[in-house]
Amino acid sequence: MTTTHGAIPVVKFTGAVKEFGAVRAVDGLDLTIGPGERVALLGRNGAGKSTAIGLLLGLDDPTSGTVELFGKPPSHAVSDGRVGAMLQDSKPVSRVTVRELVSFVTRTYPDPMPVDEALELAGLTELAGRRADKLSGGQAQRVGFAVALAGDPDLLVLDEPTAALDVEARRLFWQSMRAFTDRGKTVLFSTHYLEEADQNADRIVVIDRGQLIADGSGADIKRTVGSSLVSFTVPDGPLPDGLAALPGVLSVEVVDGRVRLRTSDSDATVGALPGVLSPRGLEVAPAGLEDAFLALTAHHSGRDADRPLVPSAPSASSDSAVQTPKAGT
Ligand SMILES: Nc1ncnc2c1ncn2[C@@H]1O[C@H](COP(=O)(O)OP(=O)(O)OP(=O)(O)O)[C@@H](O)[C@H]1O
Repeated sequence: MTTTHGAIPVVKFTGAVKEFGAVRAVDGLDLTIGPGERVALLGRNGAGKSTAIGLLLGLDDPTSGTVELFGKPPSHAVSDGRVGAMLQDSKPVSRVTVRELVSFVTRTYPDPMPVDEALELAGLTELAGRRADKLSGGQAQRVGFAVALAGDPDLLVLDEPTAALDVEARRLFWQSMRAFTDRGKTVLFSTHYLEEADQNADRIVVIDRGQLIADGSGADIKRTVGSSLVSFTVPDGPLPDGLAALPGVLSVEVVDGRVRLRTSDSDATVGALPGVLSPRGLEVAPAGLEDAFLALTAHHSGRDADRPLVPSAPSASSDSAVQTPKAGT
């Protein structure tokens, strides 16, 4: 899972809790991230992602537990220039060009990235002479990315980095991220784009209500929740009873007039369907990360409590097993 193996981890949350009055935004988070990992942090709105990132960057102190970067308090790693961050609420700086801004930021670091390299990695070479406060939303987001890269950090922390980017800019962004982690650097990013997390992260961490509820590769998480989706339409009228009891079926839902059965054994489910109804337009597809995510978070919040979707304990010997600690607690 992690690549630390005795080395000092890049990121280490140990029983971290952050309370805002009565709200427990982060609730006992244990998470270790090693060098070279590209980690996606997923969670619904209000799950605690930004709060966890704030703790990681030393913007906030945990109410209890600890958060360390490179074995030290976050503020040390930040002042050593080992961390670059792009947060959601960055403000544009007035009256300077993109190049001037990035150059200025590089000069504040002990061992910065060459300005041209930061501009290129952020896809800003063509815009280097433009005023930083006169850019489109997506262009401004790329400036935030260049600023995060300026110190040539060992860890990049990005809160929803591609929210304003168009398709081409996203593609370039992920190419740059890969180039960055290929040099042994670490990236932690939060996102609501599950497909993007699936394609670009080698590890996905799902949090809900401030707790870690899954941790593994996209494939691991999909496998944990159920491998396939069987979908079909049925003639008008109420759904027959018994679908949920078919072999392999983990959950039943109706989306846009199609019945969707999430199943751990699509062959057995499809084979048993004629005993219950006559399906039309039958399709069998691998479950996507979105299905897995919805199942995990619904289960954790108790909205899908009739069936356990998450195995209670991963195999201790398996490196690739998804960790799903204390789901539903
Ligand atoms: N400064 C604060 N004061 C009070 N409550 C806060 C504060 N910051 C966050 N919260 C609460 O903590 C919880 C977690 O919020 P957080 O912003 O970390 O979630 P998130 O996963 O980043 O959400 P989103 O995807 O919507 O950005 C929410 O209930 C939020 O309302």
